[in-house]
Amino acid sequence: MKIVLASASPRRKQLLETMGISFDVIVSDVDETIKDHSDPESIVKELAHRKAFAVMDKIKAPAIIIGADTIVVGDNILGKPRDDEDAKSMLKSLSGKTHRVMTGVSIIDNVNDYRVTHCEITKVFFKELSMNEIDGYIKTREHIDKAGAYAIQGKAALFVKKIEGDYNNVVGLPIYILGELLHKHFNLHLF
Ligand SMILES: Cc1cn([C@H]2C[C@H](O)[C@@H](COP(=O)(O)OP(=O)(O)OP(=O)(O)O)O2)c(=O)[nH]c1=O
Repeated sequence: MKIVLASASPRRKQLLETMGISFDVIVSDVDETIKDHSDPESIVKELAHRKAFAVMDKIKAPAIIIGADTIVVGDNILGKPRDDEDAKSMLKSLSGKTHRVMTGVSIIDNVNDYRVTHCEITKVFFKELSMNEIDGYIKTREHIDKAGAYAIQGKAALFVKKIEGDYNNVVGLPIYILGELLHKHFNLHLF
């Protein structure tokens, strides 16, 4: 059975490669606007599902399609920063506090239309950030295209005191739970 990753994220592609399975990447444009009053878990699950579902339409062959979406939940729900100012205010809001990184994962089997959706949560504990650290971080340009305006896999590792949960989930794909779901629900043998 063909496996398709419905994501343009190079991080997700790299993480899925660590599972040692072969897969194709097919991306589709989806509308990522959401209702303001939705709870964060429903938002990431809905967006992950939209991404997988949009790609399902493009595939004729039998396939398992995987979509994902990551947000950072602190005082507010944070997606990707619009610009440098937005990134700075996101980092200020995360400074000295604990936030949750949520990744929604949606898996669809297009043969029988069987679907599984999951939201994985990792707690991230940030140190208190000085203006010098925030400005210096923005100069690295790492914040671009990252939920919450930081990359734990990059220099922002210097801001993270500890985490609780799956590290890979913060980077964009919760490999442990994805493996469990593919095995249990889609009978995929990873070993
Ligand atoms: C918090 C955090 C997020 N991120 C990334 C993971 C995601 O790629 C990105 C959140 O954006 P998403 O909208 O989840 O995904 P994407 O637009 O990159 O890819 P696609 O929609 O095509 O699947 O933030 C990191 O790389 N490191 C981090 O520490």
